[in-house]
Amino acid sequence: MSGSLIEARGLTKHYSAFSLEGVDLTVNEGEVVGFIGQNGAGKSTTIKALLGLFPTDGGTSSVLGVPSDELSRASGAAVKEQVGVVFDAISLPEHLKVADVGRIYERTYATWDAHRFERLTADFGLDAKKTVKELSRGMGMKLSLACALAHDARLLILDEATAGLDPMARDEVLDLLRDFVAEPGRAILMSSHITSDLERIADRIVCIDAGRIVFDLPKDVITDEMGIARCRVADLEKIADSGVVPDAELRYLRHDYGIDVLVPDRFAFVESFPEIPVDRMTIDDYMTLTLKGGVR
Ligand SMILES: Nc1ncnc2c1ncn2[C@@H]1O[C@H](COP(=O)(O)OP(=O)(O)OP(=O)(O)O)[C@@H](O)[C@H]1O
Repeated sequence: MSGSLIEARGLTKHYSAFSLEGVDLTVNEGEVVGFIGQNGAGKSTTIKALLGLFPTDGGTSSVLGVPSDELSRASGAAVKEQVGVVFDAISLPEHLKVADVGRIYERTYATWDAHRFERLTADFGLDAKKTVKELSRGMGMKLSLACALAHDARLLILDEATAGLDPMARDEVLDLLRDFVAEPGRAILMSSHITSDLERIADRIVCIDAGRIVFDLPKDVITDEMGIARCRVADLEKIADSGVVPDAELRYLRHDYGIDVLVPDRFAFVESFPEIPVDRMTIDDYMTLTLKGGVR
């Protein structure tokens, strides 16, 4: 197997009112890939397709070198052991106690580490005697994460896994994820609307919109190189005429108070236009400018 733990090419799935339209997605060893997009853009559908949870209508995909459609068969069991999956809703029977969950997974996974599970649940402040039904949404997410991290997986696939967590718990989880991916041969694919988390942990950001990948960029290119120029209306023409921002890349958003312009290289921009304020680009800004911005 090459250095990629997830590989999708031209992944297509048609529902009556939505289609995944030829999704390409790669997650390499050592990488944390943040998967972003608006509600209904196709993030969960892509993740479920990768995991072989339904038949697709075109394209190919594999997880740890095994075709996705084999993952749901008996032959895919050994690979599934190496994948920790967390969806945004807990998928455990409500009557189970936290401690019972550990005992059940001990029988399910050959690589289950009972001590690690106990330590994780204790660190997360989960009461071993509580039932799944008694857990808050955030506690349920913590339990799912503890399960995903306790069976020596090589790959974590997290779909909105930090959505219900408070800022301190998210800090704790990001630390665990950093430790996880620091071990050789591992990677994480995580969808999230909390892009500030991705700014802290992701190596690459992939954005999907209406079932199509619209960008796939190293995070540092967005947050360290790009900028957002806060312009007056007249500045836009000045910037366009200067050629400092190539025409094809000149995206902007009009506001009542002025125009935000996407700047691919904010350091070069400041040299040419020292009078125009430029802020660092955030992932949210870049997504908004890409999806909603005008092009000259
Ligand atoms: N089983 C299904 N049958 C029909 N349509 C579906 C099915 N599952 C998902 N969809 C549709 O596919 C589209 C994409 O949904 P998906 O859950 O992948 O979006 P998402 O990007 O994960 O959104 P969110 O950020 O809200 O979780 C939506 O329009 C949804 O209604």
